[in-house]
Amino acid sequence: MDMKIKEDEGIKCSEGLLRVEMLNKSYGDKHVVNDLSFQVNRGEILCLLGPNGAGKSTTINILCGLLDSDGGRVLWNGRDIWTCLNAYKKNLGVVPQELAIYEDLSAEKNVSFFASLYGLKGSELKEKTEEALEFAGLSDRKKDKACTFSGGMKRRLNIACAIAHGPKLLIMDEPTVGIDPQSRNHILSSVRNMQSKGITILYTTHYMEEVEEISDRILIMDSGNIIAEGTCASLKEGIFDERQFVLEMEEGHNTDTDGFFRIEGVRGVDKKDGQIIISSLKNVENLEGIIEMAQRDGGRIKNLFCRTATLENVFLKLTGKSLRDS
Ligand SMILES: Nc1ncnc2c1ncn2[C@@H]1O[C@H](COP(=O)(O)OP(=O)(O)OP(=O)(O)O)[C@@H](O)[C@H]1O
Repeated sequence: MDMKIKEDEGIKCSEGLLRVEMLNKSYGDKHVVNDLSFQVNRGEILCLLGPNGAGKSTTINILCGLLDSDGGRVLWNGRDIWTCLNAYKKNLGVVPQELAIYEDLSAEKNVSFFASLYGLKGSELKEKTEEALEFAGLSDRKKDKACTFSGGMKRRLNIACAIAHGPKLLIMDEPTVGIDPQSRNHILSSVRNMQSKGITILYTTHYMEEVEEISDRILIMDSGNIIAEGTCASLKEGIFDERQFVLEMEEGHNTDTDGFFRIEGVRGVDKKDGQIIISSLKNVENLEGIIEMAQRDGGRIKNLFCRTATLENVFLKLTGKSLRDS
């Protein structure tokens, strides 16, 4: 689809498209957003990763101009969003966590209704509606009412409604919760497609696999604070200086594990379920020595792979708790 993003006159984009400065929010005594500062850079997919209750939706609602903060500012191209709310909202698309579609309207009517709220009409409205439906993979069901759709299709319709007016910044709040893998994959690949059309995306989730798949940059949030920031690789690199070699050994041979400790860089050796798991410093080239040691005295390796840290490990290391269970 041709979803071209027009530059607004008078808007300068040299720095971050959206800048968040010292944002705070409490509900009663409960402080849920705590001096939050970050920037969304033009053209990137920025993922806000955090467990349930971390404060992601509260932050998003403030960024969307739906909720007042207790302190701090949100700047759109250098201007406080509250001083240019109409212009800001024209450039903003929001995919809320809760479905915001009309069950009794057809997919087409849903999308054209939302696009019309942004002033689109006539042939342009029709064209943009078609484009958004095609983008969401719903063109062949456009005449059907939303109530006849599966959960995944409703989520995709939710996205079509958010993008038909051609936003520059798309904020997606946990858009894949509770849907089938096929729709999830469709949504993730459409996020990348939208980026290639020039849309900047802020994507919140508690699924680290999604973040690994689509993010250019990640903010890890916990208890209202950003506790780490970086690319997927830099976050893992910064926190873990080790990797693990996992050797699956053929049965019938009892490898002496103590010998591995004599190899430079080896920090730990564990033996479990026919596997020898060797933790080693990342910057030491010692794989050859490890293989030789494993094969010494007739040991036979069935399989060998290298395990590096996941974002789950990063979160666990930073907070002492699991992202999945929290
Ligand atoms: N309107 C409200 N009144 C009181 N407490 C609230 C309100 N909205 C959210 N909270 C609380 O604020 C904290 C942060 O909630 P928030 O929804 O922002 O987190 P989240 O990271 O988006 O989590 P989730 O993925 O579950 O939506 C939670 O403890 C939540 O219970």
